[in-house]
Amino acid sequence: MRAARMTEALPNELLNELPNELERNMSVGATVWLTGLPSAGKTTIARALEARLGAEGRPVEVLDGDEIREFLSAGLGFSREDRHTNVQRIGFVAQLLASHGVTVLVPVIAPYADSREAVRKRHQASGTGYVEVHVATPVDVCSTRDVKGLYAKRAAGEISGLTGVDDPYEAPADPDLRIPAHEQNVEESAAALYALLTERGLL
Ligand SMILES: Nc1ncnc2c1ncn2[C@@H]1O[C@H](COP(=O)(O)OS(=O)(=O)O)[C@@H](OP(=O)(O)O)[C@H]1O
Ligand SMILES: Nc1ncnc2c1ncn2[C@@H]1O[C@H](COP(=O)(O)OP(=O)(O)O)[C@@H](O)[C@H]1O
Repeated sequence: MRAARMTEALPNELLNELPNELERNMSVGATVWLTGLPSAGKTTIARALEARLGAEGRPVEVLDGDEIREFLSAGLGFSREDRHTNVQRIGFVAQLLASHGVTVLVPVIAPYADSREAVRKRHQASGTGYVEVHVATPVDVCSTRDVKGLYAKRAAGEISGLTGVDDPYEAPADPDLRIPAHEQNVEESAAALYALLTERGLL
């Protein structure tokens, strides 16, 4: 009786959508951190996986590095300290979302191993799934792709402190997955990530 009264209150368009909503896949929730050099392919691979998970009706979010720096980390620069702060803020938000069943894709350089380890520990402490993915495109390929023109600016002496050129990048020693994004296409990389999440029971 009670359920009948509740549905009477819903407009027909919403009522018709209800079965679709109920059929949507649920996910366990996890953070997938894609670390790698500028122009390695982190964002492109994250967006491809987002499209696949979204098409399956799973809750998914990409925490885009540029958007985070505009809204959550406005004012931070690229010193070691600022990058660490940026990464911890992103790790905090990612863990919150992931703990509510969202697959959170984070295509952010995170050049320092201790910053990444702190994010992993935050997830472990709360029992939230976490996988570290090294998008391992070599710097010479990245500098040819040069999506934002940063390598060219560094070569012209217009900027300094570019990760992988004249600023450190501590490659993960033992990532959950290493993606050679110079040797396989975007769909293959997204599929490898999807397979890892499935294997770990995180979807
Ligand atoms: N000096 C320097 N070094 C590295 N990257 C630079 C720099 N200046 C600007 N950018 C652009 O900012 C993006 C890196 O910042 P992020 O917030 O994603 O990462 S981090 O704070 O370094 O972990 C990064 O984005 P991606 O290219 O998508 O990786 C760069 O485009
Ligand atoms: N196999 C590949 N995997 C990922 N990106 C690739 C690949 N081949 C070419 N690209 C291109 O390289 C660029 C990578 O840029 P982006 O994903 O923004 O890198 P990042 O987020 O690591 O800075 C994109 O223009 C993308 O289309």
